[in-house]
Amino acid sequence: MPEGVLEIDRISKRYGEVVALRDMSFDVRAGELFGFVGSNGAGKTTAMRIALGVLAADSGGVRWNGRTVDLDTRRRIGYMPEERGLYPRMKVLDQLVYLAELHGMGTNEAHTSAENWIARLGLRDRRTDEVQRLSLGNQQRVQLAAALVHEPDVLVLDEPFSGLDPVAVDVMSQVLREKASAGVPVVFSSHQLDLVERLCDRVGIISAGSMVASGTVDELRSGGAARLVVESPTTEWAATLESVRLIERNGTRCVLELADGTDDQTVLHAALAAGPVHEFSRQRPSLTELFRNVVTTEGRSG
Ligand SMILES: Nc1ncnc2c1ncn2[C@@H]1O[C@H](COP(=O)(O)OP(=O)(O)OP(=O)(O)O)[C@@H](O)[C@H]1O
Repeated sequence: MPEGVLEIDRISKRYGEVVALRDMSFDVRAGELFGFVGSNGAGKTTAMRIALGVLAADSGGVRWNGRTVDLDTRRRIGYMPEERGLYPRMKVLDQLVYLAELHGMGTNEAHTSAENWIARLGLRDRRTDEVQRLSLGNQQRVQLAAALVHEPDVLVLDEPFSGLDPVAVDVMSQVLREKASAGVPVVFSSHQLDLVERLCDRVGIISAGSMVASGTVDELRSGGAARLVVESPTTEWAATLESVRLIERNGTRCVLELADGTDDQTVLHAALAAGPVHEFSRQRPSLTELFRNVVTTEGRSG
């Protein structure tokens, strides 16, 4: 396995009767942002906690640089837990210095790093405030600083974007991009699919504890049935083609789904035979549509 890869290898986990994860595998490579998406209860937090080593899998393993994650490697991971985990009465700066030292940094280095992240995340005015006095969004910025302050080699973030204002979303996105560009594998979960689509190099969609689709956004979007957008005065011609299904009609514009192997030129000829064609283009599903399709299909089969 190449340097800098976080490998999640066939992990399974049950909580009593509840199967939270079944044989889930994925890799996060050095320098990439991996988005982890799935419905509520799909198993994202469980997978991330196992990746970090704070929860044991029933079977399967997690490796970093080809080695099983142990106490030493765990210190090199930056983690942002979903339930957050700051000391409410501790001041922002003190808290970050303390956490950096806990991860092995010397006092001076810890101070420099804490001040650096405080400035970077727009917390300068709040550095001597107790965490509990901060707004939820600012607490979240501190939580991100806490995950970053020891300059980790891997970043695992559970819903880092939830509840952030648009400026904080931009700052968070930039920081994660920079970390990835510096060679850090970054994995984060989110329900904000437009953001995941924009930001991530690869995406994993999980449903009921299994990885049901993964790849680059482009790969995922180019899979599935082909769709065409056609603008022409009528759409009746479409009903004459067996391999075409009318998905949506809006005035003179319609969306058609093509059965596997259908030649789009056959469709174009049929449309032209019925009248002028003003638009004829491929439609690629958004990540949100893909997610809905995958999750609904899995729900039906499971
Ligand atoms: N400590 C626990 N005890 C019992 N069941 C649990 C526990 N933690 C999680 N579960 C169950 O395991 C499944 C996966 O939960 P998990 O929190 O990993 O999902 P998630 O994808 O992170 O959900 P969300 O998007 O809502 O945060 C759910 O059915 C959940 O109810």
